[in-house]
Amino acid sequence: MTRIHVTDVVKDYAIRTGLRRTRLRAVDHVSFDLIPGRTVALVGESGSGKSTIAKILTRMEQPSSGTVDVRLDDGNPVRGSLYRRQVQMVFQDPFASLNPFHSVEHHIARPLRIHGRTRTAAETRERVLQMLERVNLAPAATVAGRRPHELSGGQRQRVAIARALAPGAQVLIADEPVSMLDVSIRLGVLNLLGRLQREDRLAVLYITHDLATARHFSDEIIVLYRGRIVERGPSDAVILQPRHDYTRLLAGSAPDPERPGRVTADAVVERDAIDNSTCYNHFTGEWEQTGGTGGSR
Ligand SMILES: Nc1ncnc2c1ncn2[C@@H]1O[C@H](COP(=O)(O)OP(=O)(O)OP(=O)(O)O)[C@@H](O)[C@H]1O
Repeated sequence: MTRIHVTDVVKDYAIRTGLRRTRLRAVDHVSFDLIPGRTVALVGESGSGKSTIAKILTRMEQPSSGTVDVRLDDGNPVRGSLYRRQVQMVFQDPFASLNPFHSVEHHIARPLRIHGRTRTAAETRERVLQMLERVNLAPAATVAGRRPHELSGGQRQRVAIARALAPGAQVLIADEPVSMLDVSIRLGVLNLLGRLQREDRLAVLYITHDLATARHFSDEIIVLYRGRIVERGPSDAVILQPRHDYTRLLAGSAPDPERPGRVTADAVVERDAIDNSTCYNHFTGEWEQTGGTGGSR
């Protein structure tokens, strides 16, 4: 099995404000591990750096500093084509992530062939049908011949999940996988991800702004605010006893006005007043400093 160790990752983007070129720190000294059979939820509002972390893990972006170390159980590093096979992503938008000109079969057969999972056309076809059945798309032979526009959003997302698993994924990065789906079918897709995770002992990073599903579908929650981790711990602890003002805000409960140096209930409405220089770690029961010498944005 494969595990990922993210250590002290920073991502800066060069941006232009007016005539000035400046730097925007999207991810600020973030560390966490993804291990087989466990789901970590990365929670935060828009702009907190969640997608940037997903892009770094799937090598669409390079970190400005820090390391992403991917290793097999025996300690050997996972690189190159093995990395591309084993670390897969499910995107937010099932309408944009599938090619409208290709059949469902093509979408799943392609990674099977490219990554050498099947040898003959017959074997590929059989595997495609098996994958469709695994994601509860039936009848598989009919669905295989369909094009994306003939499917509902939920069905498309199931195809995207089958496509991600086809190369032999061991690590799944699910970036807001249900936020664009009808509320009524979200649970079904999340339950499917949960079942596949258990069956294949996948290491899953579940990116969401929804604390309720984060609690239900993950073992650990990491709360991200302005690129920094401000709270982390077992899912129940983070949700039931949130300690950081930002987590409390997300959870809809008032911050603790008694805590020195923290914002008051009134001020918390002003997001900018929230301090992200400390992180509450439920695993150690301690407050830790966040960020490095580079400062935050
Ligand atoms: N290519 C880029 N160039 C410049 N800035 C970027 C780039 N990509 C992201 N950012 C900025 O980095 C910050 C973090 O963005 P990111 O997309 O990672 O946040 P997010 O938490 O995933 O938000 P969302 O839920 O809206 O996707 C934002 O301020 C964003 O504007």
